[in-house]
Amino acid sequence: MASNFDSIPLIDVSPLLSNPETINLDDPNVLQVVKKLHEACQNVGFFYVKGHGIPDTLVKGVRDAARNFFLLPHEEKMKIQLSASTGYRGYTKLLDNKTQGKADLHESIDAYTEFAPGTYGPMGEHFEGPNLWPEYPQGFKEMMDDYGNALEKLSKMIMRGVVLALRGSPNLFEGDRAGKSFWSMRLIGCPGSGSAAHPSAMGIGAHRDYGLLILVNQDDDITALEVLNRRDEWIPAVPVPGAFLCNIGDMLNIWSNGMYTATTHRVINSSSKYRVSIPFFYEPNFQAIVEPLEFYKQKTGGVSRFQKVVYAEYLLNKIRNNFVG
Ligand SMILES: N=C(N)NCCCC[C@H](N)C(=O)O
Ligand SMILES: O=C(O)CCC(=O)C(=O)O
Ligand SMILES: [Fe+2]
Repeated sequence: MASNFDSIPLIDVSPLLSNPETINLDDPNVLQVVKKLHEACQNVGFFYVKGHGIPDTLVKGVRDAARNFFLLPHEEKMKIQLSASTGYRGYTKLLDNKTQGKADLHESIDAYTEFAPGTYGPMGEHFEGPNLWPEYPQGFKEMMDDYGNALEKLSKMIMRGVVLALRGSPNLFEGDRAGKSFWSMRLIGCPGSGSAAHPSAMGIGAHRDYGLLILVNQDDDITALEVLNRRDEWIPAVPVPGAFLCNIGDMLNIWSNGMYTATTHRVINSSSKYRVSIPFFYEPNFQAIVEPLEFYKQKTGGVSRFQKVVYAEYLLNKIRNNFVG
């Protein structure tokens, strides 16, 4: 459960990245990071990450490419429209994505891990298909592939720190749980309030994220994302230039029996400028079975607070609700 935080901690994760093969537990800097991760995941469910090693040119490059895409004429964007038959990959126009039944004032391109048809049986068929990227600007697909691969690696390293913070065994999120993450990514554009024909609509209504760990790459000059604390106050996630904003999703919330919080958040762009953000969702394996682990049950009162779910079923149910009505 999120506490009464009134700001979001900033964590330099570089000590976790110094050796790609393993984490050096004798390094006091590593222990310091782990301690900060624990506090952030337990009390806030959100934290900024710096010292992540992703080049600024790539971080800004993907936002600029997204911004240029959203400037294209409607017909051009609709050439890569998302539907159930594209595996929920592609473009969604303004007000077509719903949160709690209300239309969101954002447009987006959604992408998921690509996989060979048949890999995941009948359930996998819902998500089959290549990601749909525009032909313009040139090199779009290549840049997004690079970005996805880089963020997947970074997420894995941060998750190693999270596992230490949870005092879990090193392979806690390897193998069948999250050894082969079914990650996804959204390029999101939110018009500023000045230009909006729908002044009451939020960019994204209040929600929690679905998976393990989310890394948000957001425009530096607009504060739009807000995070709910236990006093029901919306705390602004003011952009920290060069840092990703990270948060915990429902699956980590379930596995840790609520010890680590999937915190509710929303997006309201009340500035006059168009805002671009790119959340990267590091998720469990497609077929992962997710239920409170015994170790965390013991630490949180001994009772399971959540039902068992299969990640792919949970995801499909969420996505279908996004496009209802
Ligand atoms: N892949 C993730 N986590 N996307 C979060 C989107 C949240 C808004 C969506 N309309 C909803 O209601 O879930
Ligand atoms: O746009 C943002 O800053 C966050 C987006 C978000 O919360 C989401 O897509 O789940
Ligand atoms: Fe979110």
